[in-house]
Amino acid sequence: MIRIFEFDALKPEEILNRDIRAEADVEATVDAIIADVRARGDEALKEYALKFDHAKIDDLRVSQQEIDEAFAAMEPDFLKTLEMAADNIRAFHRQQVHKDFMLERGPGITLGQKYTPIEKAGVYVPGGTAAYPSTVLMDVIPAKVAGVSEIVMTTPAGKDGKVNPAILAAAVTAGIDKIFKTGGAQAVAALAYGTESIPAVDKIVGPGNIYVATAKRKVFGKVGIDMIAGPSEILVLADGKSNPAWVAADLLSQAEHDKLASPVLVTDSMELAKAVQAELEVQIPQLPRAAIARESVDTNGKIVVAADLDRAIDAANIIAPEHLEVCLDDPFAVLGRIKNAGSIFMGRNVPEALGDYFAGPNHTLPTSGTARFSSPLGVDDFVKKSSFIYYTRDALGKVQGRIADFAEHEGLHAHAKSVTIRFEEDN
Ligand SMILES: NC(=O)c1ccc[n+]([C@@H]2O[C@H](COP(=O)([O-])OP(=O)(O)OC[C@H]3O[C@@H](n4cnc5c(N)ncnc54)[C@H](O)[C@@H]3O)[C@@H](O)[C@H]2O)c1
Ligand SMILES: N[C@H](CO)Cc1c[nH]c[nH+]1
Ligand SMILES: [Zn+2]
Repeated sequence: MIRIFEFDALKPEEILNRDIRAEADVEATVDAIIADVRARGDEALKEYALKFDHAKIDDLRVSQQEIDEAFAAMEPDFLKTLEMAADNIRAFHRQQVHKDFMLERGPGITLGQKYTPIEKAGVYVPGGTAAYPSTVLMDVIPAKVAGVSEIVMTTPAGKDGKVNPAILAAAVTAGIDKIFKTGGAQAVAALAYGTESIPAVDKIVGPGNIYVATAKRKVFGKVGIDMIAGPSEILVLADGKSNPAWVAADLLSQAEHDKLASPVLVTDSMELAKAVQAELEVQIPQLPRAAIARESVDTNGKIVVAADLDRAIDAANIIAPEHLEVCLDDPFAVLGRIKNAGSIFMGRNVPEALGDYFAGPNHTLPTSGTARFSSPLGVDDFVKKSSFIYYTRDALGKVQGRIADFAEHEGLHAHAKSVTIRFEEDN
């Protein structure tokens, strides 16, 4: 059963209790997998597919024939759903595109900043205990909008050695270039270092379980990563007027992802707390993924009762959840006070699942409290900025003394000389 705590009686570590540092055995496992993939490439990937996914893989790359078969197997109405979701996601992410700028800073001086898409992006799509075609759309569409030249996707194959057809259909809908059948830490290693089949990429994005998240942390530096998007989290901030059955359903929508998922209710009403606690016990047994949801709720779930709504918002800001539902009559009245949350679901009619699948904002979001400094996946993750500087000779001449002075104060004579030499008569 989910436990109820009083906010003012909790210590900060009891509130947070999510750690992005994996346990030592996960760290060691991931280190060994990365080293193995670097040493043995495709052969190691095939062995891990057999070991972890019970999948015998001959060719790691998904063929055009497999893609055609996947499309043929899809219900036309589901393809329509994919298209509609993709349209919403594309429309939202197009708003994120930044403009280059140029600044005339004085006579003969032009400064500027330009955006360039990264060349090769690797997208990890989870496929262990559930298939996530929605994640394909969320991760590939911003890369396309950003103008990435090559988008490579990896996802674990099922026991039949095939990738879930809905994942393939979503990948094509989103505009993927290449798809490979590999998952877990080994997929991350392959994308970072390359293998005979899989090209090394510049940046790896996408969520995954603790092995995937740990591997991404470890290859960071060799490649870019988006964020630590680990086991899912939901924090429902709800007042006493909220419907306990709806709140429980929303908590379970994330609890069913992973036994490590974290469903949290923060409320100013002990009555709602007890009603939701009871309602969870009614709804959990009805779920096909009841075992996962049960472990998530009992081990990583909690209900926090705060003295008032203000303190409840403080609790939400400390927890910094991946998803924050604001189940209040006027969510806009508190929006300004919410500082730390990956994605905010405003009002009583916005179950988190609306954002997971359809509304348009990204569902790949920072977890484990990293919403304090990280943002949702977006177009920004697939571009980089370069600044540029243009001075005419006259413009440089006017400030040469200043630059040389600055350089000499740092003891860097060569810096100074590189400026002044341009104005020496015999040069
Ligand atoms: N934050 C987000 O945006 C977001 C979005 C969707 C899903 N998620 C999360 O993604 C995760 C998906 O997890 P999943 O497990 O279903 O799929 P996954 O694809 O992330 O992981 C499956 C892989 O994990 C590896 N693995 C499993 N057990 C292992 C072991 N004992 N040792 C080494 N490797 C092992 C295997 O290689 C397997 O292929 C969930 O935690 C879910 O909550 C997060
Ligand atoms: N809630 C997940 C992010 O934590 C995303 C997702 C995909 N499918 C369903 N849910
Ligand atoms: Zn979800």
